[in-house]
Amino acid sequence: MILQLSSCFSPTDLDVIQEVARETDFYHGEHTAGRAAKQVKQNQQADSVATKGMLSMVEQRLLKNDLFLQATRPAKFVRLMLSRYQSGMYYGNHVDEAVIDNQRTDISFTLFLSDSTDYQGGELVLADHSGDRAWKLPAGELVLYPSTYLHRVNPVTDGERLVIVGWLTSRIRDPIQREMLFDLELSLRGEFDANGKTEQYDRLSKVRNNLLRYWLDS
Ligand SMILES: O=C(O)CCC(=O)C(=O)O
Ligand SMILES: [Fe+2]
Repeated sequence: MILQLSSCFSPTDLDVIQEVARETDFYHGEHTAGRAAKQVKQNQQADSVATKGMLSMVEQRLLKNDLFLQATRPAKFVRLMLSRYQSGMYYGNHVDEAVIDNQRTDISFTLFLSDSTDYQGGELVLADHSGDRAWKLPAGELVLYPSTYLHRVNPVTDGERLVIVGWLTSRIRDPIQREMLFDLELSLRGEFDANGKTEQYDRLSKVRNNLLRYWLDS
């Protein structure tokens, strides 16, 4: 399941993030790529010490977003990184490392920080067996996807693309199980809103809670 999230961040949050991005040094991004990904990675990443506080604010905002919680069932953030793509930069096809800092990566996300009119190109492309799908969202919106996807960032041909990329471990490692729980949760809420605490609602919530007991890692 690929999910787009808006309204996780206030205009003030975005100002804080942009301000940190303006004041921080960026380095060539190759040192955080695996062997093969290095060959196709042409971007810049911010100094991790300078961005630490801002990135933990981003984590806190996400952990307060109900849709994010339901879609990801987070156990732990693995890493967040501020990345910049200037004209000519790109990140070719790759699949993210399965383990980063000794933690399994289940879900990857991109939080877009530049307005889509501020740069040309720079789409995040998720490759699926049914074809490619390109994502270029307004500033403040986020796309999250299972870390199992092959993906790339198209070359930025003009302007600057600023994003925060992140990875997390989910308490439900299987993306299919995660999606079923997500659908079930939304159905439960719909049923409750429409008809209240009906017999259907009770039985559905029994299924939801017991599936969680079976599938949660801990
Ligand atoms: O910038 C993005 O949208 C994604 C970058 C990416 O794939 C990565 O850093 O692993
Ligand atoms: Fe990636």
